[in-house]
Amino acid sequence: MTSAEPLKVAVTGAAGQIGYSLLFRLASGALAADRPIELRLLEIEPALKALEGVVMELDDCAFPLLAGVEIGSDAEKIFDGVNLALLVGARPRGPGMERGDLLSANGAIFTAQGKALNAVAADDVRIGVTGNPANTNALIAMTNAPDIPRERFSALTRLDHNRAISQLAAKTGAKVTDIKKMTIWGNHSATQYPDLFHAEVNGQNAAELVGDQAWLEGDFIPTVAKRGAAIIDARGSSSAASAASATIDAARDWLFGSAQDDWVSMAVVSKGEYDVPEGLISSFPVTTSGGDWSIVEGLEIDDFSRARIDASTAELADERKAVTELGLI
Ligand SMILES: NC(=O)C1=CN([C@@H]2O[C@H](COP(=O)(O)OP(=O)(O)OC[C@H]3O[C@@H](n4cnc5c(N)ncnc54)[C@H](O)[C@@H]3O)[C@@H](O)[C@H]2O)C=CC1
Ligand SMILES: O=C([O-])CC(=O)C(=O)O
Repeated sequence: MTSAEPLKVAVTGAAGQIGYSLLFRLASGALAADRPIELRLLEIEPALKALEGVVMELDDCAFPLLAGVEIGSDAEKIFDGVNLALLVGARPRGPGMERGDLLSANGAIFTAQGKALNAVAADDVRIGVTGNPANTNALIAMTNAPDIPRERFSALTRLDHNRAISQLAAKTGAKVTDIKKMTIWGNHSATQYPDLFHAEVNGQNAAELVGDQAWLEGDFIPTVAKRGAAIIDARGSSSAASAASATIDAARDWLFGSAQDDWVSMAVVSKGEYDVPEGLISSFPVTTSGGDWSIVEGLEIDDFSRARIDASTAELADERKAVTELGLI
C-alpha cells in the first residue's frame, strides 16, 4: 500500500479503560505522525452504546489524521483488511488475582478473534495482544490463525520494559534516554525477569554501575514484576494510560523500526532461542526493522538469569498446557 493510504488499525475492547487512552493517542498521530489512520473498533454488544459516546468524542477532537472510524461487534466485519490489530479487549484482574487466573475467562475471546483475523485481515497484518494473560492469549490467537505467519503475533511486555527503564533511571539518576538494551524475559506476569546484566546506562553496564545485588534481587526485580498489582492496589483498577502508551510504543517500533543502538522487549514466538521451549510466546530482546522483529542473539546468560528465565518459561508452558486442556488450542 502507498503511505498516503490510511493505516487500518483495529482495537478490541475499545470502550474499556485502555481504549479510552489508546484511541485518542492513535488518532492524534502517536503511532504514525504523518500517516492517516482508520480506526476499526470492536466491542461486545452491550458496550456499543458507550463506544458510540467515545466516537463522538473522537469526532469532537477534529484530529487531522483520523480518516474514519467504524464500530461493531462482528469481528469479521471489523477486522476486514486491517493492517494492525491491537487486541486489548479482555477482562482485567482485580485485587488478589494473578493474570493467569483470567485464562478461562478470556481465552475463548482469542480463539474467535484469531479465526476472524485469519479470515479477513490484510496480508501484511501485525497483531499485538495486550489483554491478559497476554502471552498465552497471543498463543491462542496465533494457533487459531494458521494462515497468518506466526511472526505476526506478539504480546505486550513493553509496559514492563518501560517500567524497568523508569526504575533504573530513578536508581542511577540517569535520564530514561540514557538507558539502552533493557530486556524483559518470559511471561507478562510476576515471574517475568527484568534483566540488568545486559542493560546499559550511558554505555556502562547497568548491573555493574548499580553494583548492588541486594537491590537488584530484592527491590528492582519485584518492583517491576509486581507493578501491575501495586497500581491495582493504589488506583482500584488496573493500569490503563501507561498500558495504552506501551501498546503504542510497541506497535510503532514494530511497524516502523526501533533505534539501531538499542533494543526493545517483545513477547514473540520462540524457535528455541535461549532455550525457551519452541512455540511459546515469550518475551525476548528484539530489534525491529521493516515491520519485522528479530531476537538479539548471542547474549551470555549466567546462572542467576538462567534460573529466572527458566521459571518464567515454565509458567508459560503450564499455561499452554492449561489452554490445550480447555480445548482453546
Ligand atoms: N499487557 C499489559 O501490559 C497490560 C494488559 N492489561 C489487560 O488489558 C485488558 C483490558 O484492560 P482494561 O481496558 O483496563 O479493561 P476494561 O474492562 O476497562 O475494558 C475491557 C473491554 O473489553 C471489552 N470486551 C470484552 N470481551 C470482548 C470481546 N470478545 N471483543 C471485544 N471487546 C471485548 C469489554 O466490553 C470492555 O469494554 C485486561 O485483560 C487487562 O488485564 C492491562 C494493563 C497492562
Ligand atoms: O496488572 C494487571 O493486571 C494489568 C497489567 O497487566 C499491568 O499493569 O501490567
